[in-house]
Amino acid sequence: MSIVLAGHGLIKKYGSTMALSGVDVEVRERDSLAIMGPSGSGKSTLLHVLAGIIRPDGGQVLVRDERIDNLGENRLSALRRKRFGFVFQFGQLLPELPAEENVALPLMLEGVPRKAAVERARRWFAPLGLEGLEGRRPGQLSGGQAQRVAIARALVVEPDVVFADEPTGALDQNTSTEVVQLLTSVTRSQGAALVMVTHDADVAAHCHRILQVRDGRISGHSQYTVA
Ligand SMILES: Nc1ncnc2c1ncn2[C@@H]1O[C@H](COP(=O)(O)OP(=O)(O)OP(=O)(O)O)[C@@H](O)[C@H]1O
Repeated sequence: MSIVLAGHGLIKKYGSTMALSGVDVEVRERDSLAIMGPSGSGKSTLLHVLAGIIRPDGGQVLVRDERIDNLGENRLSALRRKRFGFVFQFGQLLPELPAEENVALPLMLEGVPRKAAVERARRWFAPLGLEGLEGRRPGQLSGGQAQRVAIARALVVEPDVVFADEPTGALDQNTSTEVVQLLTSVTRSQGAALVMVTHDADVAAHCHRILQVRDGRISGHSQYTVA
């Protein structure tokens, strides 16, 4: 499998705080990588740097061999919209839009007409166990359903990489297991890679690999066999 995403020698400083002190990471197609570590260790910074949201102070980020950390803001945000999907702790769905339009939104931002975008968005509802909920607004969904809508929204552009920052952080244990199972399996079957920050070892165990971060450095790397 080829490498879709790589970070080489990543450095990020906030004043005198070294949030990342030279991190190397490679992610292959269909790979899933969980980033774990204590609070303040640099997990979110690493995810945001890999996702082109924060620029590193040193090192390089490559997407399929194309360096992205030095792209201009417009090209970088276009690349993020096309090649990456995002799932956050709180789905960040737009409350006034029905679920299907929330999922269709990234396509509409890319210029796909509304009707065609909603049609493509609807295809994601069955694989994510959301049939019948297309017209519900986020306030009418459970936390787990809302996160599944957020997963559909992340996948609708058929991204190379899905980035998830504590995607189960606001869910109870059972719902969390359901959501991470869907997130990892649907992402993989779609052919995308997954990079996920989590503090929950049960959630991380659904990923192929776990990267331990401590004080801005990789302190451990484990390989899991996922059933
Ligand atoms: N915008 C910022 N300005 C200043 N310092 C920051 C900023 N963002 C992060 N930091 C610092 O960088 C370090 C790494 O933060 P980061 O958020 O990446 O850690 P984390 O492992 O994701 O933590 P948590 O598990 O608590 O979310 C911390 O010391 C944090 O205080």
